[in-house]
Amino acid sequence: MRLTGDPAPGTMNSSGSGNFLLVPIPEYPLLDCVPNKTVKIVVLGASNVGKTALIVRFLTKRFIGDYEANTGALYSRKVTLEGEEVSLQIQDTPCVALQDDAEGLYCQEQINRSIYWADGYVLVFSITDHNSYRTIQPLYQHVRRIHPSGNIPVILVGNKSDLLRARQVPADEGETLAASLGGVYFEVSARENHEGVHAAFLHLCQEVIRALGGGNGEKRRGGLHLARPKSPNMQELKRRFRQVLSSKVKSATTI
Ligand SMILES: Nc1nc2c(ncn2[C@@H]2O[C@H](COP(=O)(O)OP(=O)(O)OP(=O)(O)O)[C@@H](O)[C@H]2O)c(=O)[nH]1
Repeated sequence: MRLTGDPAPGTMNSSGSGNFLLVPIPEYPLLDCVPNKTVKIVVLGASNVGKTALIVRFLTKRFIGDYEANTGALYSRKVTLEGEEVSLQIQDTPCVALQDDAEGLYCQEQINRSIYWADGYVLVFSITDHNSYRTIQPLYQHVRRIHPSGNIPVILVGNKSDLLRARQVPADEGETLAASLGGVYFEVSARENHEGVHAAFLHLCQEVIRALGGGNGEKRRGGLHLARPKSPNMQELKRRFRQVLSSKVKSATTI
């Protein structure tokens, strides 16, 4: 979801509904980015699980609680991680949904681009919604298809832990699933607590930095998915091609 707030004078949106877009987390100009030290995170999950609330909680320490349908906002911040300044970019996304067969996913193209772009993944479900939990495994498989090789820094977040009475997903199911994805499980409440949310994002940032090999995005891009594959076959093909050509030339001259 996209962050909204109460109307303020002169800030009505074009629909005139009274909602307006807060700009709580201004992006800093790209020129201001720390060169080669960018951590790109995408937050993914089913509808209404609290993706926007978590991002806003992490970046502003606030819970606003009233949001508008997500359009996929990108939030940027400079943060200090392990003593180093890095540019942190967090991509909010529209929701994904399970297909009727419960294995495939409805996933907008915009989300695929975000998955491709990102270095680290926050997979969110709500502990009060078992269906949102069931989307996580197919969602992870989807990320894997886009990044078929290499280490994928990921955390699993079970949000809305303040709603214990409505719990549909036990904590140990979250832990087991996270372990099977190679990540850590965080059960948090964006509504009630900043610390848990902060710890979750911080952990992922550290994992990303580690995967990037000291914070150099280009390095990881090269290492994980944009690496130009070594191409012995190509070399071999060229060699054979030359061989064939020269044998043809030879036979031509012989004749
Ligand atoms: N009780 C409780 N409510 C929460 C929590 N986090 C978010 N919410 C509420 O859940 C609803 C959905 O939150 P969003 O952050 O918009 O969820 P989203 O995943 O971005 O939603 P989509 O845009 O539909 O994908 C809002 O009404 C929030 O106020 C939480 O930790 N506890």
